[in-house]
Amino acid sequence: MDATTPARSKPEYRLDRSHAEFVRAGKVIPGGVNSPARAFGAVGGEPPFLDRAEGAYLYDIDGHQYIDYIGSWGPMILGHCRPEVNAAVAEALAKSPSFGAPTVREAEIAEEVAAAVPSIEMVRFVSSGTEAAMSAVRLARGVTGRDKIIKMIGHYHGHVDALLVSAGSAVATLGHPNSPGVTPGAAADTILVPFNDASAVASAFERYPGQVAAVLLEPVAGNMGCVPPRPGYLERLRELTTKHGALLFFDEVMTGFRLSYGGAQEYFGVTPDVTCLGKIIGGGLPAAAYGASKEIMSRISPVGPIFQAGTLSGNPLAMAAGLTTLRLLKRENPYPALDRLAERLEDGLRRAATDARVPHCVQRVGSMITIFFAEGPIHDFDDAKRSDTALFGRFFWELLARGVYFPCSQFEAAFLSSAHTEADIDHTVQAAREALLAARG
Ligand SMILES: Cc1ncc(COP(=O)(O)O)c(C=O)c1O
Ligand SMILES: NCC(=O)CCC(=O)O
Repeated sequence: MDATTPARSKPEYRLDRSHAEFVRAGKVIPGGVNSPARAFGAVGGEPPFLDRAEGAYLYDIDGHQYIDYIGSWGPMILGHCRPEVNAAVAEALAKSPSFGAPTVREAEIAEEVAAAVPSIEMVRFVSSGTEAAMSAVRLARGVTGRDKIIKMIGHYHGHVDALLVSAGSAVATLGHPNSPGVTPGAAADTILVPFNDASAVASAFERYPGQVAAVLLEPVAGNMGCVPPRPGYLERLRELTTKHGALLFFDEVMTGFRLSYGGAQEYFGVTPDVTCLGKIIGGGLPAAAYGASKEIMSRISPVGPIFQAGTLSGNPLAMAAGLTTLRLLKRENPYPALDRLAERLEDGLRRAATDARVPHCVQRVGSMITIFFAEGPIHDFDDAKRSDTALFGRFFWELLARGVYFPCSQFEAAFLSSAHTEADIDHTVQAAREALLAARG
């Protein structure tokens, strides 16, 4: 098909049962969802309600099947319902969903993480990426005795008060990027700089001498769409933080175990002081973690004075799912195949958008990918915001109607899993061709 081929009319696609459930949910849950990213606010309309998933496919309650590019927003790198992961969870469940006391598997997974992630000698498990980021900020402040955190505009670290200023992901699509309820005091020590601009970080250090505890970033941004670091940028941040006695803090909730087994720090060869992990580390169950050297982590309670705790931290089901997922990733090393598959998608999307004569820029690192509807390259949030988000919304719906479930916002990365096949990618590219022609009008 070329750009002159008439757009195929949208296939019949109805979400009647989902609509009824959405209305019902909206009466008892704000917006009908337990996380705003799911509400389709950025693309309009109402979300399909999902029933089950297997491998690379999602199934909704209206009987549609979709190729999944959300992967539960990152965790499902092995695809849904890997038998080994499900079996490990079932086995753990039979012993008890939770003890609130130490279990053997916690040390096993901590050993696995410490062996995999270059910056981590010790690790503390929590239940969400938000909790990991919040705890690690406290750690950075406690260790350095300094208050200020340098944060990148458009990066998202969960809904931590101090980090919710100029955040990406759903925050970027809601029209109130600095949430009511965050006190000026909570955000007063957050210094905002554009991503990919090392000189802005250097200037911030000059402006606040001896006051900066940490420079915090997603080493590859995923929450403003996929935006890689410029060559040399991470290295420069490493130099600047070392020079100024601040900690370099990578939020690898998204990139950890995704770009490589050792995360972005292994992928780019730049080792931070503090690392947050989430998503994949819980294998689809609620687990996240933060880690650093023994020296830094020894400041955490009960060894040190910096307090952090959690009733369900290190939960047996989450540890079983996480440990099994990590061991499968280590054994199977899906990363080269994921990269090839994602490259096939990247090339296909680029060709489809070029043929449709739609201004675009496809950006990818490993199995994280975004098609921006703007001329590229996209280096920071200002660049990303130039995208035609209305076109993205139409494209998203045209894809969904053709059985392809992309993230429901321009400011999110799509993820591939080892369950995706070349046939899935080719189907997706064909759907994207048709969707682009229909969406561009
Ligand atoms: C980079 C990053 N950090 C932190 C978070 C927060 O994690 P959670 O949603 O588990 O709280 C997310 C995703 O939501 C993320 O992408
Ligand atoms: N990239 C954004 C997320 O992963 C958040 C998902 C959510 O809060 O539902």
